[in-house]
Amino acid sequence: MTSAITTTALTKRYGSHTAIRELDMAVERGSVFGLIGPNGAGKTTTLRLLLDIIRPTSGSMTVLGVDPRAGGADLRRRIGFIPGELRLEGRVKGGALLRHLAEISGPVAPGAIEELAERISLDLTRPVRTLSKGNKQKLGLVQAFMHKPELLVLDEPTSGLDPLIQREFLVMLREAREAGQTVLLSSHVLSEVQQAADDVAVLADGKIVARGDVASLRIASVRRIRATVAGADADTLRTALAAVPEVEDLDVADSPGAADLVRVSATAHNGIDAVVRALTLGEIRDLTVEEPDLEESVLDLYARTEGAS
Ligand SMILES: Nc1ncnc2c1ncn2[C@@H]1O[C@H](COP(=O)(O)OP(=O)(O)OP(=O)(O)O)[C@@H](O)[C@H]1O
Repeated sequence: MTSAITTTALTKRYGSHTAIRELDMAVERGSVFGLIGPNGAGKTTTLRLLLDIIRPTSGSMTVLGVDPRAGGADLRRRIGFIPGELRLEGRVKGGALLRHLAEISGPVAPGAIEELAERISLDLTRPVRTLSKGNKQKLGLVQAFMHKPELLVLDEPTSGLDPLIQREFLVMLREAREAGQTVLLSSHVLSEVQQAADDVAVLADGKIVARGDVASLRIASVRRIRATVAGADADTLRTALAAVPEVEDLDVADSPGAADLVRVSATAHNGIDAVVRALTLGEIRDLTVEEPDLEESVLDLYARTEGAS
């Protein structure tokens, strides 16, 4: 497999602050690569380095086989980019802006802009300055995808988009991969990366703290579980749950409203399977497994990685 992106000991300092330190990363061609991490981890800095918007303090990188510093307009034409913060002002209408960008970014198939706009419900006839944050983001999506670039570099692409459009975006990512395009997707939304990415790197404090495929990383292993259980008493359930390894914040109590029901809440640090099994001592009437908090998951992972090394 050849790489669409490689970085070697890539480092970026802002004064005395190191935003990215000694980053080694490889993104395979034709894959969707998720870069995930809490706010300030260094995701945007990494993407801006790859696009030659900012320059590294040290280290090297290749993007589609060339050094981004030397790639110039030719390289940029092969990339579709959504910046984290999209600033769109002016009276120009969305459609006109996209057609103008299409002339710069190079060949866009006839009708491609309109087709993409329709898929994500973007009105091309409105002046861009009147568009809401979400609609500006849609414009960003269309301009990144419209010329079917070899590489898509997407910084928090779904911020401000409603769930229906987010779903359509995931379909667009799948289609891009099927067409052989490479996607680098930065996000702090764990579920989005889980659904879309083949490989993931977890960034924290400018360093990759874990990498691999989503399942093997177990970045989703911290889950908050709430359940209502019938037909089992609170003491029995509490004992069974307390025996499950790596369960914390356990709270088991009779439901105030209904004599037969027990309410359970717990944080599982090692997957939910054992917790759910313990709950089946009774009849599970209600079960909520919350999206893991990324910050917490990354810290958890950090602790495990540090502990292992
Ligand atoms: N121009 C700059 N000058 C000084 N510090 C900066 C600059 N840009 C970024 N930083 C710092 O570098 C670190 C990494 O920032 P970066 O924007 O890359 O993080 P991020 O992972 O994209 O976070 P977010 O999800 O909040 O966008 C942060 O501590 C940030 O404050």
